[in-house]
Amino acid sequence: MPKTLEGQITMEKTPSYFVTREAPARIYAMSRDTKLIVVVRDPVTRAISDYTQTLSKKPDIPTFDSLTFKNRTTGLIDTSWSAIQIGIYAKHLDNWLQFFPMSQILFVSGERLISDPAGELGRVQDFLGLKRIITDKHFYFNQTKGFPCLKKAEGSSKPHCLGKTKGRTHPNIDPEVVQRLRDFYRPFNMKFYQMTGRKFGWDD
Ligand SMILES: Nc1ncnc2c1ncn2[C@@H]1O[C@H](COP(=O)(O)OS(=O)(=O)O)[C@@H](OP(=O)(O)O)[C@H]1O
Repeated sequence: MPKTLEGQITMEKTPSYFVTREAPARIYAMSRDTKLIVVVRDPVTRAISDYTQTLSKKPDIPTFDSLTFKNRTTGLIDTSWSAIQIGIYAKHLDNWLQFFPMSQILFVSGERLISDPAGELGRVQDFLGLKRIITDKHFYFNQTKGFPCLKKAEGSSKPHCLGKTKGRTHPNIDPEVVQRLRDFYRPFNMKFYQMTGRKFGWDD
C-alpha cells in the first residue's frame, strides 16, 4: 500500500477479497482501521453474471444448468462451484466479523447502484467521512448502454460509461433452475439482511 498523506484516502479494489478466507486476518494485521466496502447484488443474478463472464472467455464450458447441480434429479446444488459459493454472503461476512465490526463494513446494493447511483454513492461518501461531492448531477441514464453513466469523466469534458465487459446480456436460464437457486439462497439472504440491518429485496 502506498503511504497515505494527511487529507488523502488510499483505496484498493479486488473483487475476490470478500470471499478469500485469509483476507480479513491479513488486512487486519496491516491496518485494523481499514474501512471495507462490498458491492452485493442478488446472488442468483450474480451467479448468472459470473457464468456470463467465464463464458465470454471460454465459450466451451458446460451449460449453466449442468454446473449448478450436483444431481439434477434430486436438485442438489453444487455449492463448490465458485459462481454459487460467492453468493452465500452471510457465510463470507461471518469470516470478516471475526476481525472487523459491522461499523467498519459498508454493503452497497448493486441494484441501487444502477437505479439510484447518486443515492448509493451518497452512502459511500458518508461512510468514508467525505462531503457529498458526487450527486445526481454527475450521472445520466444512457439508453444505448442501458446503465447510468458519468456526464463527465475525471479530467475530461466527455461522458463516460463503463466498458463492454460491464453490463453484458445474460443467457436465458431455465426458470425452474432459477427458482431452485432462489430457494437455495433464501435462508442465507435472510441471515445476511439480519446481519447487515438492510433488506436488499432479493426475495420480494
Ligand atoms: N453504471 C453501470 N454500467 C455498467 N454496469 C454496471 C453499472 N452499474 C452496475 N453495473 C453492473 O456491474 C456489473 C459488472 O461488475 P463486476 O463486479 O462483475 O465487475 S468486476 O469484473 O468484478 O470488477 C455488471 O454486471 P453484468 O450486467 O452481469 O455484466 C453490471 O450489471
